[in-house]
Amino acid sequence: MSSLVFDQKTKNLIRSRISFVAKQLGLQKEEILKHFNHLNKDKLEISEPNHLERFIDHTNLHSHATSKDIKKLCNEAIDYNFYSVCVNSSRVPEAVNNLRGTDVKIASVVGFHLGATSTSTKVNETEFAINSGATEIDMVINVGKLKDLDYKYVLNDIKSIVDCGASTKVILETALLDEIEIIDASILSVLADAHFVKTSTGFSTGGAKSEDIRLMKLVVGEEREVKASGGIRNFNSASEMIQNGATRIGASKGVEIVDQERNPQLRKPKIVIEKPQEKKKKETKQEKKDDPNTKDILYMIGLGATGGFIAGHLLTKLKK
Ligand SMILES: O=C[C@H](O)COP(=O)(O)O
Repeated sequence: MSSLVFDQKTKNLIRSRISFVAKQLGLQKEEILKHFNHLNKDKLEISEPNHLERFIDHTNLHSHATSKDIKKLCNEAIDYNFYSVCVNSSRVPEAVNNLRGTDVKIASVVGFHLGATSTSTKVNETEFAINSGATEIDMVINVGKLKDLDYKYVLNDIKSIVDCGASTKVILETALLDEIEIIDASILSVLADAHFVKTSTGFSTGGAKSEDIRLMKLVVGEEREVKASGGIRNFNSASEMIQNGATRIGASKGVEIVDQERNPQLRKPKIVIEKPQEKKKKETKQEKKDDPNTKDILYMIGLGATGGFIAGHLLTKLKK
């Protein structure tokens, strides 16, 4: 176990957001604060990045994924001993068949990937997935309602899924949110008693960032978990997420990630792109004039010209 230092500035920011969320929900700040006792700590315990296979939700959420693709996903999950497979709800029954007799778990996404379907539609999908054999639900929040500050809606949307009874991960779609929105959505997830907050669907404008993972972890504390997902393609990136507080990695590249952990030679070195030396910019006429060397030359020319003029003048006078 290592730890994540909890700085005072972040604590103050989270406390002020708790006050705001309480106001939006018509609750007393104290009622909410009791779910955030970790704000009194100076550091939080986090996991070490080893045996990455046990962190991985091996994922195929493509609309064009076929039965053959889902079978391949499940076989890889068995071979690599991944924690789970993560599939669309319509694929849960066949994932169950493919994984029978193994301890690989099944996670189903819900409201994927926009999160904008009605709460009742999400509940219906969740019930189907659980009844078919999913033990974890990765639901997408209603991002637009969050931005509307309709926190009562967002809280109820999440809570309705949590109440279905499976371990619930709340996908915030962090690429569409600013820091304040990430904090507020994480607070709402805690209040809904969700088990995880999760960064991304992998189908939006961006994926997991380590700074977002860290912030989410500091908001939800040690009792709840953070799942990093979207664009995690290699061992280094997966490790970075864990070092910032993630305890689950959602990735379609789980095989590559674990192969690289087991065989460091497969890890690509970090490419450092050096900034090219700035080209000497072309001097403008004015800058050339202002250059001290140019000034000296001009002075000498001026002096010579003046001298020449006086000498010429005297010569003309003498001739007369
Ligand atoms: O929830 C997991 C994501 O969909 C995975 O995204 P990825 O394909 O970028 O790894």
